[in-house]
Amino acid sequence: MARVGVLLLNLGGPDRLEDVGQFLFNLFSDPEIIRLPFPWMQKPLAWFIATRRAKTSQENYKQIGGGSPLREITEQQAQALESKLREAGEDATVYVGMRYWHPFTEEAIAQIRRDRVENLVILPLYPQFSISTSGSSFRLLEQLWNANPELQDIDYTVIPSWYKDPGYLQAMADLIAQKLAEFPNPDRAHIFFSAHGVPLSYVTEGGDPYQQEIEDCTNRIMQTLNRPNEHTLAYQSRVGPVEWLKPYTEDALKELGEKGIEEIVVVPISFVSEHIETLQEIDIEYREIAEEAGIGNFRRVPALNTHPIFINSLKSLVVNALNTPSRTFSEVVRPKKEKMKMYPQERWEWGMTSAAEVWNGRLAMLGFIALILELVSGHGPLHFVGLL
Ligand SMILES: C=CC1=C(C)c2cc3[nH]c(cc4nc(cc5[nH]c(cc1n2)c(C)c5CCC(=O)O)C(CCC(=O)O)=C4C)c(C)c3C=C
Ligand SMILES: [Fe+2]
Repeated sequence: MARVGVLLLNLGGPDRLEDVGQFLFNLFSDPEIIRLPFPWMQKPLAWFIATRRAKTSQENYKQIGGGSPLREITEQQAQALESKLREAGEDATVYVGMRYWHPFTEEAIAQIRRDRVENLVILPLYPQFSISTSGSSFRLLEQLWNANPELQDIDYTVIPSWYKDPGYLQAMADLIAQKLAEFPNPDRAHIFFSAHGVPLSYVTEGGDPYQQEIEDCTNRIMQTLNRPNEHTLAYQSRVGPVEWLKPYTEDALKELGEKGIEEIVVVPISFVSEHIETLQEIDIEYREIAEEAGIGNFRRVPALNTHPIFINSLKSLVVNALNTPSRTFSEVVRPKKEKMKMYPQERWEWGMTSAAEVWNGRLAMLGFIALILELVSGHGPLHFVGLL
């Protein structure tokens, strides 16, 4: 029998406050998060943004106990999935590969090689595909595969997104129904789906299917729930000066407050584990905004974590993937010409396009960083990139 492995992909989060700066540096060094025309610009800019953001980010992690719970929860999910697979007669080992923190994807792949895995299912813990999340991990894996001839022996298959899975939809609907039952009049509570945002240009210029998948997912959860409640979809966690997917969560909450809505149940929709954006951003920041807007009864649906129906649905995804033809990184990262997942910054048009505006802003910022560096250190930017 072939040795089977499952690689769960996730973003990762800093375990301790001291890790926040390095975690942010890793995140902003990723060209799928910020893509620059000259690769040598990536690290200095990542360092600059990470340094500027570290303090605020640390304050937020402090409010949720001093670190991200993501590693612990993802490891629990891996264990639960491994047990479920074994119960189903599938002798598989489940590995965790994080994009920006330990255990890194590279560490997981090294272990997979040591364990001589022959059949590998690659399953991102993001129900919907985005070039900034699953896409980034697939690109990294593609690079590892190209660089390591020994990996060619592994027969792998990739699950690009899986939000349509009936078990996932059922688990989400169950959690929402349980939370609605806490309201005095459950049918009156407004269901507020809050998805993690991405810059608008990822969708409009880069062809990221993320927004369409989020909208479809929301509709499917509402159908599965089969209740009369009103609902709204909004996007949270915006970073930086460019426009992101709208409506922004904070604006949508204020609007609902102005309409006289007093009871809402918030559903985090783009992530399956508790993390800083549920525990801090929704539970603390958005709650405050909602209460100021007159929404007195604000409740949040917990993340799926190790919900048994959810773990069972992951098991079914893995079993189905083992029984279907393999799908490669190049198929999911660059699927079909007409559906090209091109990155916003890869497609260039002349004129005052939004891409040009973004670039003008970035170049101005780089000029500003160069000026500050030179004033502080007495050396120009070429010194820092090793050219002087
Ligand atoms: C589906 C989920 C996510 C998408 C899409 C996504 C895109 C995205 N994120 C940033 C910037 C940051 N993300 C940060 C942390 C973070 N993001 C996600 C999920 C998605 N990100 C997770 C699960 C986490 C980790 C949370 C944890 O518990 O540690 C951070 C760091 C935290 C902070 O300082 O706010 C940043 C920054 C961008 C720019 C982006 C799309 C381009
Ligand atoms: Fe993020």
